[in-house]
Amino acid sequence: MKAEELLDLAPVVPVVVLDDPDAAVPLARALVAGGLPAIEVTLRTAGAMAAIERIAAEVPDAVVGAGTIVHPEDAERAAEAGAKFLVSPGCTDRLRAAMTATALPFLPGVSSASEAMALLEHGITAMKFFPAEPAGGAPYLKALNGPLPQISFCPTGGITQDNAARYLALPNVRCVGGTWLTPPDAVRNADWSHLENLARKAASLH
Ligand SMILES: O=C(O)C(=O)C[C@H](O)[C@H](O)COP(=O)(O)O
Repeated sequence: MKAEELLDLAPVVPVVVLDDPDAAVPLARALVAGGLPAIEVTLRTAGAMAAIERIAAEVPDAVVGAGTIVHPEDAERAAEAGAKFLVSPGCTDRLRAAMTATALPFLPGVSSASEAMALLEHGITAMKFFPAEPAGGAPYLKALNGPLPQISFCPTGGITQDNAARYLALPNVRCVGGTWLTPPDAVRNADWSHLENLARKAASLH
């Protein structure tokens, strides 16, 4: 899969911060059932790699990725755990090289024209725009599309069911990401039908 194809799997990529790897499989099943197959599990918790492994092994319809790839060595570890894509909040030369070496599709994070252009020099045309709302939101991305129409973005950071459509209306946005699909209370209470409903609403965005 190419990074561009990843962006077209669904209008929303749930960003998941998971403390309990035992919750990973029912959580992923609920999101997939609601129509959101691409799921980003952030490497911010001790159980994140285990969660990725379980989703990859037990939820065949999910396309599970690893987010918050900050250290170059995380890229290979995530690939070994079964991640199908990688996402980072920003990018460095070492991180780009490490993500490229996995041969997985990846979305490096950028928040400026210069950062996007540095990646473009390496042939990368699909990126995460992070943190989307604080960095200038939909108007900023709209402005980037003038000089850089060849780049597609997945904005993430401050996006909700209520403002997602503003981004999705832009020609250079193919999907958005966010944590609103997995409210911590609902995950703690194993309220999987709530997650499925949130996913279904998000999947109907366009
Ligand atoms: O660290 C990363 O690589 C991330 O994935 C950052 C997340 O995309 C944002 O933290 C999303 O957070 P919300 O604003 O709650 O939707």
